[in-house]
Amino acid sequence: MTISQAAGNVCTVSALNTKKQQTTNSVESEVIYLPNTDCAIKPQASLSAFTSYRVGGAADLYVSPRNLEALQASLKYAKEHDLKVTTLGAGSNLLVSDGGISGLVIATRHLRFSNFDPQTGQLTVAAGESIPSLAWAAAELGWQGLEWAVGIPGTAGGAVVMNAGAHNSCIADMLVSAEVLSPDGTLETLTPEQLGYSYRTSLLQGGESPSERLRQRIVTQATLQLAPGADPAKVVAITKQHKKHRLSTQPYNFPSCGSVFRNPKPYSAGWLIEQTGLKGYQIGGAQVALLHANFIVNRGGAKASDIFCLIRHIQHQVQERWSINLEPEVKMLGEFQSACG
Ligand SMILES: Cc1cc2nc3c(=O)[nH]c(=O)nc-3n(C[C@H](O)[C@H](O)[C@H](O)COP(=O)(O)OP(=O)(O)OC[C@H]3O[C@@H](n4cnc5c(N)ncnc54)[C@H](O)[C@@H]3O)c2cc1C
Ligand SMILES: NC(=O)C1=CN([C@@H]2O[C@H](COP(=O)(O)OP(=O)(O)OC[C@H]3O[C@@H](n4cnc5c(N)ncnc54)[C@H](OP(=O)(O)O)[C@@H]3O)[C@@H](O)[C@H]2O)C=CC1
Ligand SMILES: C=C(O[C@H]1[C@H](O)[C@@H](CO)O[C@H](OP(=O)(O)OP(=O)(O)OC[C@H]2O[C@@H](n3ccc(=O)[nH]c3=O)[C@H](O)[C@@H]2O)[C@@H]1NC(C)=O)C(=O)O
Repeated sequence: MTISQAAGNVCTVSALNTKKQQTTNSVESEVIYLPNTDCAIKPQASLSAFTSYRVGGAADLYVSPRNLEALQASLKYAKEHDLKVTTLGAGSNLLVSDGGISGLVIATRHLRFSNFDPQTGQLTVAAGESIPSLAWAAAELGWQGLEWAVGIPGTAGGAVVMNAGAHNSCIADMLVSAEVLSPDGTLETLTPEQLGYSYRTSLLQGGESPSERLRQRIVTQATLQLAPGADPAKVVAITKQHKKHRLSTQPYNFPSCGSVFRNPKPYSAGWLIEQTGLKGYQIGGAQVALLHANFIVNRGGAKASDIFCLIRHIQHQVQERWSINLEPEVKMLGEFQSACG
């Protein structure tokens, strides 16, 4: 079975406000039902609840399809109305601007399906499946390979795009293939080689042309090669150990996006930022975490602009002190003022 065959997977409107609302371009709008689905597009949907930072403005239009057909209908709608499309997973590596995102935001976190195939040792998952949940499920089955992924609060789709990793492992190490949807609605199966993986990146993030063409792809599902047959108690124990290590080295008590910057190897960003004297430095509600300097935490009431300006401040200070350019791992969506004052 694949996500297109999963039963009962349609968008519901139970949580949606069906009253008339005002979009940013001053067009009065209601929830829009996609033709031949009961999938709804919501106008002016606040995105702060859909990002781990808990900040950010609204999407002009927002949809969270529950199956492939609804996803394809969403893309068709965007094409017909000439809307820019932005894809969201669990929003755990995103900074959405206070002004929000124009066009149509498509969240893939409700695309759900997973299959552990004992014959091949392969795990096939829809883009919306939670990576930490899969790590625990694999551990409990005695399947090795995903122990590192516990504590990474994203989806399979986001992990494939970001090449999520920890403890010297990453998605690219175990990815067999990823199924992606192009803007015209056609599906393609890509190998890790085609996805051009390296540390915390893939061609799905865009980049130099002609690779740029992959930026617009939406990941719908992924197949990972795991190793079944181990003692579940042992795999669970290793997984717990990774989680324990994380909780003692990374701040999980405040909203964040994980590491803000990629490590400029051979240095680690956290070490550089701490040595620059920035631990605890705060702009508005955004603070360089005391436990780990490569995390910026929302101490309460942070605006996206606070986090953005803190990112710029850190980059500036580290550049001055070490002549090293820290490259953000976090993806910034929407418009940000370049001047921070
Ligand atoms: C507390 C904490 C700890 C973390 N620890 C780690 C860690 O150890 N290692 C690590 O690598 N990361 C870590 N992260 C960062 C984050 O969890 C990962 O980058 C994760 O893979 C992002 O997945 P997501 O579903 O939330 O993607 P999002 O943040 O929603 O999106 C990330 C990018 O992927 C794109 N995208 C998402 N889904 C799709 C899709 N289906 N198709 C196409 N594009 C898509 C988005 O447009 C965006 O560009 C941490 C974050 C937090 C908050
Ligand atoms: N700082 C931040 O900005 C954010 C931090 N986080 C943190 O990221 C981490 C990952 O988040 P989350 O997606 O909730 O993942 P978790 O790892 O907490 O849980 C994912 C799934 O795994 C199950 N699970 C958890 N522990 C065990 C265990 N010991 N044995 C078996 N199954 C287990 C959970 O089941 P059950 O539901 O039954 O417990 C849940 O279904 C968490 O530590 C969370 O607190 C998450 C979002 C934002
Ligand atoms: C959290 C993320 O991934 C994490 C991943 O969870 C962990 C565990 O494998 O390893 C990376 O962190 P990291 O390189 O900061 O790992 P750590 O072991 O915490 O720190 C590396 C070194 O920096 C030092 N360090 C770290 C933080 C700090 O404030 N000060 C400091 O001196 C540590 O003492 C250690 O010597 C990933 N970060 C990046 C950018 O690669 C993420 O990508 O969002």
